[in-house]
Amino acid sequence: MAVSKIVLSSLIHIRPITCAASYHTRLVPHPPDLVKWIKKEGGFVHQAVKIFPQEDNETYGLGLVASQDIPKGSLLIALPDHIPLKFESDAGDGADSVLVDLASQVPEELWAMKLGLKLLQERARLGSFWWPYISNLPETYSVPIFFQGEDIKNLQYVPLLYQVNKRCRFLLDFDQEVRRALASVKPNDHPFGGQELNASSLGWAMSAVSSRAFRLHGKKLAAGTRNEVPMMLPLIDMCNHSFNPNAQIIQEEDDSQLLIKVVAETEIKQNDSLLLNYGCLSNDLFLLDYGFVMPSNPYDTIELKYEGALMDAASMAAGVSSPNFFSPAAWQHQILSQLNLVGETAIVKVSAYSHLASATSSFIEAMNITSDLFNSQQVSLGGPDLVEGRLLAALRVLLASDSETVQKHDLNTLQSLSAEAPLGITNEVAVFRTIIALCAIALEHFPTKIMEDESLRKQGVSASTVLAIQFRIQKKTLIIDIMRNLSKRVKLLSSKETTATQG
Ligand SMILES: C[S@@+](CC[C@H](N)C(=O)[O-])C[C@H]1O[C@@H](n2cnc3c(N)ncnc32)[C@H](O)[C@@H]1O
Repeated sequence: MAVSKIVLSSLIHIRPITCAASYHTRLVPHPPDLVKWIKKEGGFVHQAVKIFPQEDNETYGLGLVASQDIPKGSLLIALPDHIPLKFESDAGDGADSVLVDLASQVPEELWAMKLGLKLLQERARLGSFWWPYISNLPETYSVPIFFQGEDIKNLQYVPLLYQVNKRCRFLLDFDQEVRRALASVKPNDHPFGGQELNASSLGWAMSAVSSRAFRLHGKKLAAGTRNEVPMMLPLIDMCNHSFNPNAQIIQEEDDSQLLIKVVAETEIKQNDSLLLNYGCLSNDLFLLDYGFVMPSNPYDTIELKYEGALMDAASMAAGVSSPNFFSPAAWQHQILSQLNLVGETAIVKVSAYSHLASATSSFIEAMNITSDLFNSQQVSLGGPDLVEGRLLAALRVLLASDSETVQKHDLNTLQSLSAEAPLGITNEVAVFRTIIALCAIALEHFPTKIMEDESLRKQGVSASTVLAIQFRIQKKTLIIDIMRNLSKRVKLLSSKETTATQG
C-alpha cells in the first residue's frame, strides 16, 4: 500500500469521524456557559450577544448572534490579558521544557501545531484555567486531513492534494517524535498528565488552532516593540467569517495590560450574526485551515507551472505560437531571470518541500499525478490581480517581436495588467489568448465537469464529499471567470485595433 494511503487511513482510524458527528458537537455534552465565565474573569460581553447555532450551513457550526439591534461602534466583547490562550515558552517547569522542545521541532509554516501542544496540555490538565473554554471547542473539524482518502481525491486539485498530504505526513512523523520524547519523561514532567497523544489528537489540536487562532500583539519586548503572537480568543472565536464583516478586533493597552476588544464596525440588526474577516485568503487556505470554502471568493487563485512546454502548448492552441518559449533570446532570458522564472528557483522550491518528498511522491503516484509538477515554478491566475505579474510579463516579453519596444518599459509596467498593452495591441491579444488557452488546459485536468459535480452534490453525499465538490466547483468556476474576463479584454483590444487600422 502506498505510504499516503497509510497516512490517510491512520488519521481516520485513530479518531473516526462518524456520520453522526456534527460541527455543533462540543468536546463535552453540556459545557460551561462561556459568557458567564468571561464575565466572571473580568471580561465584558454585550447583553445582546448570544451564542447560537448557524442553521444555514452545516460547516458554520455555532456563531454569535445579536438578540437586538446594536449601534455601530458599540463594544461587543472585551477580554483581559489573562484570558487568551497563548504559547508562552518562557515559563519554566520540566513539563514546559518538554513542550518547548517539541514545539521547536514544528516547522514555522505549521505554527498552529505549536499552540496546539499548549492546547493539548491544558485539555489534559485537571482543573485547567481554560477548561470552560476548551470544553466548548468543537469535537471534530471539517479540514481535509480528516477526509476519507476518496474525498481527498475528490478535491481534484493537485496543489491542495499536495498540501493535505504534507500535513498528514507531518502529523504522523510528529506523532513518533512526541512518543519518543514522552517515553523518557519523569511522571511529574509529563506535559500531558501521563496521557498518550497520537496523530489524530495532534490533528485535532492543530485544526482547533488553525481554525480559531488570531495573530495579535504579544508581550512588550525589551526594545519596546511587540511580536505578533497567535492566540486563541475565547468567545471572540465564536464569530464566523465574512469578507463584509460587521465587527472587528482591536487591541488596547490599559495599565500596560493588553485588552482585546471586539467592536461593531457597522450597525448590527437583531438576529444578524456577528462576523469577522479572517483574512483575504484563497479557498485552499480556507479549506486547509478552517474547513470551509468561500463561494465566489475574490481572493481565490489557481496555481500553474511556468514551463516552456506548457506555455508553448498554450500559445499553439491560441494560434500565436513562438519558438521563444523553448529558446528565448538572450535579452528575453535576462528578463525571465529577473522574474525568477528560470531554472535556479525551481530547485529552491523543491528543497523547501524535500523533507516530505518521499511521502509526497508515493501519494502523487497513488493519485496518478507526476511529481514533476512541483519541480517547476508556480504562477497563479485569479485573485485581485487576475494574472500574476510574473506570468504576464514573461508572456508579453516572449511574444514581443523586438527588444527595443520592451526596453522602453520597466519591469513593473510589464507586470501590470492595468498598464494597457505596453508592447502593442497585437502582443497583448496574443498574451491574453495564450492565458485563455492555459486556462482551458487547466480545466481539462479536472476529471469531472461542473454539471457532473452539481448532480453528485445533490445525491445525499457526506459533508466532506460536499466540501470537496464545492472546492473543485469553485476552482473550475474561477478558471471560467478568468477566461471570460480575458476574452472580453481581447474583444475590446481587437475592436481598438480594427478602429486604428481603419482610421
Ligand atoms: C473561529 S470558528 C467560528 C465558530 C465556529 N462556527 C464554532 O462552531 O465554534 C471558525 C469555524 O467556523 C466555521 N465558519 C466560520 N465562517 C464560516 C463561513 N463563512 N462559512 C462556513 N463555515 C464557517 C468553520 O467551521 C470554521 O472552522
